[in-house]
Amino acid sequence: MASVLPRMVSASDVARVLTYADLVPAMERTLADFSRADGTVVQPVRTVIPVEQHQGFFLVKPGYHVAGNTMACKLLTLYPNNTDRPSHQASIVLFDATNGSPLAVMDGGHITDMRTAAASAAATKHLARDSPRVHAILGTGHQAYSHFHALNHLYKFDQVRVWGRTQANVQKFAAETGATPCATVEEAVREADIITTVTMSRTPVLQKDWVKPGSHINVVGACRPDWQELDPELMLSAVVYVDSSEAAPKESGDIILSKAEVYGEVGEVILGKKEAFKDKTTIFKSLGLAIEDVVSAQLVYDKLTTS
Ligand SMILES: NC(=O)C1=CN([C@@H]2O[C@H](COP(=O)(O)OP(=O)(O)OC[C@H]3O[C@@H](n4cnc5c(N)ncnc54)[C@H](O)[C@@H]3O)[C@@H](O)[C@H]2O)C=CC1
Ligand SMILES: O=C([O-])C1=[NH+]CCC1
Repeated sequence: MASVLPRMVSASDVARVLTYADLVPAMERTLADFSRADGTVVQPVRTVIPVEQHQGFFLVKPGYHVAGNTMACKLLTLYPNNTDRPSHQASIVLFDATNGSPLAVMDGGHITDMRTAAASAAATKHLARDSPRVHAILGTGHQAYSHFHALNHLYKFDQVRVWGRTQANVQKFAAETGATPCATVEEAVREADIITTVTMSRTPVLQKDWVKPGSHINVVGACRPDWQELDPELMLSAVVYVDSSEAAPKESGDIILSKAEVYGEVGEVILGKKEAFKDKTTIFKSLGLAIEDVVSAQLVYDKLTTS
């Protein structure tokens, strides 16, 4: 048989078919499958090449979901200083696990935005107290928007607040989403039940004293071993959950620099192997799993080929 040419899938194709109604339960199952640690998921810790000459990073993220018979590799660049294009740009190559043929090359930007937020939503569902009223979002970029929508898919908040470094972006986000704009982090997180940090900061933006005890925090930024979003005292005072306990001590500056203990993977909580300490302050330190991209890409492919 001749070699197979993969289908090209654009960002608008992805946006047309991918929904949080599908993705949140899919990411909940994927986090759990990853934590089964029984060979259901095969995924090494990602490779990260610093592109020092241009202050960027090149990330290679392969994964194989055995039970789902699907595999893919996401190639992602992280250029924090980009101003004329997104800081994160990605392509995902999806393969047929049965015969190794490439099925599709997909734009990975929108998938990254949505699957990250869907994973945070799944973690929040298992770690936050019931009926949260206030969600505070720190950051106004791509992930801020996707987390706004993914968490709104799960909960009916009384108020969503937003803070960012640049007030013009805070106002824009507020006008586009209906969130309440805040001038300071402290104002945004005061009495919040759920806090989501989605900044590109390398130093802590969220201090322990501002956080209501018993709240749940999704820590989505700071994916480098020397980057932090949270005050180390806050890390040390909370129960810390991660997506991958193999990756966290290698990649998360919030964990490495605070020396906070990782209690377990959120997937272990979903599987009932670890407790959800909802009476305490809980942190979900998200670094992003390749298998989240694999499952999301297969979902997109299945929708496009059956619609
Ligand atoms: N855990 C995961 O799976 C993923 C994590 N991320 C991370 O989430 C974060 C947000 O990503 P995007 O929204 O795509 O990026 P973006 O570039 O669209 O937005 C970044 C936001 O951070 C703000 N920011 C930059 N420097 C800051 C500082 N020093 N203090 C406070 N705010 C600052 C910017 O003003 C902007 O609002 C990044 O750290 C990114 O690496 C992104 C994708 C997946
Ligand atoms: O999983 C992912 O795609 C990323 N995690 C941190 C930056 C991008």
